[in-house]
Amino acid sequence: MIIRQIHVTPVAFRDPPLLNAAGVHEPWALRTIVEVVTDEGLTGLGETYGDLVHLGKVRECAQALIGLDVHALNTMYARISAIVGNVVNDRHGLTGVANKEKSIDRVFSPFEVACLDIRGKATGVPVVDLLGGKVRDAVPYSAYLFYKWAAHPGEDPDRFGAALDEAGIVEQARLLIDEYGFESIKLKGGVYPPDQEIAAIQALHEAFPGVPLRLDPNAAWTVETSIRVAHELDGALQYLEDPTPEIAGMAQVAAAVPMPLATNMCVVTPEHLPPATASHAIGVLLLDHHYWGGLVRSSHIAAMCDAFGLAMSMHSNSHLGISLAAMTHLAAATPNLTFACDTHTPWQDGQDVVKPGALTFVNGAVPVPAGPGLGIELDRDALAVMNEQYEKCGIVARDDTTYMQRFNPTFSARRPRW
Ligand SMILES: O=C([O-])C(=O)C[C@H](O)[C@@H](O)C(=O)[O-]
Ligand SMILES: [Mg+2]
Repeated sequence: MIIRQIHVTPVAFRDPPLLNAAGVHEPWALRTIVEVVTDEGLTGLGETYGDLVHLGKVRECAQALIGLDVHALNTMYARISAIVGNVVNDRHGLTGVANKEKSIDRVFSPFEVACLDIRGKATGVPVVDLLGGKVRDAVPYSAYLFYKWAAHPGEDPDRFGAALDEAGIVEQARLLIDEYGFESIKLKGGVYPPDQEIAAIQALHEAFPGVPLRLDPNAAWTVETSIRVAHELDGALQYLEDPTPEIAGMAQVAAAVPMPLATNMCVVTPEHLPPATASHAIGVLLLDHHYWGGLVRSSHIAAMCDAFGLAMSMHSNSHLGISLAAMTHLAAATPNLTFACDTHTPWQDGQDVVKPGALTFVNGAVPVPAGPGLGIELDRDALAVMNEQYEKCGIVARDDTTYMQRFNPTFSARRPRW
């Protein structure tokens, strides 16, 4: 199974004005779609970030993988390491520091997923079986709520409407739960002063009794603020995600609060695990195969977390169906991933490069696709349309802060802010 061609296609799709500690989502989100083609005519799919510098590295590395066998993942990793070689400016999407290891892992990931897709197709088994087999038939996801504007400035309101206070957040939760059946809720915070976000969690707790809740302000709070908020939300939160920056700050908060802390910001590469576990900074790690080096390396991280008694959930950035399929196979094969995963899928509102049918939500969970490999099929017409959108949209890298400053020139993404 020799790699003969690799197609790398950047795409853009509509994204609503979702607010976060860094600013607001731009009207278009970017991704890169990777197709690996073998000498036997099998094609495997991968999906990764679409930011220009990252896209350039993905393109450069694709050339270096031609001629390799799809099983030669260690050689692939070594070749990509030699090319990436240094830190790529890749702070995409509030996922903590950029360092050399993480840059390599981010570039390797879509190729690894595509090779696993091919290996599954060649042997007639789903990717979950290549990762050790299913421990669950369907992967639960949470309703991922965002404060949001009714529309991008100058445009008509989108169908989700505005969510600028607790009533809007409760209404948004109802909409997503009615449509997808989610049984857990995550609120993206770090947008408004903490008391406003405490009120939103309390309103959700009242409106959806018994439904597990998380709050994620993306390190917008000081240690003191984090401890205060955590005590006010005792009994309402399943876990508190990245209240404050850095492992040392998280450890101070963790020692003083009643609920576990989760992260996709202070532990983002293997070297962060020893200090985080030694200082008991976190109780939950949010896995993300897009920057933890693909599915197999993510499984290794999960095994390490198991050894250190850490629970797991899964992180997401705006993504399409290839990512959702890969996330679902990985989560289904990860025994200690017991918390519902994050997904931005509802915000993409049906836009996809994957043909409909293989990925569905049943009571908030995605049944693991049964077909060989990832179990999904690329929609080439949709890929062409989204690639054209990429060419025309004028955005080359995600920049929530600059976009926000167009409408609010005094906005600062400084963290911690409160
Ligand atoms: O859990 C997280 O930190 C995220 O999902 C980061 C994302 O960038 C999120 O904040 C977003 O989409 O704005
Ligand atoms: Mg987070």
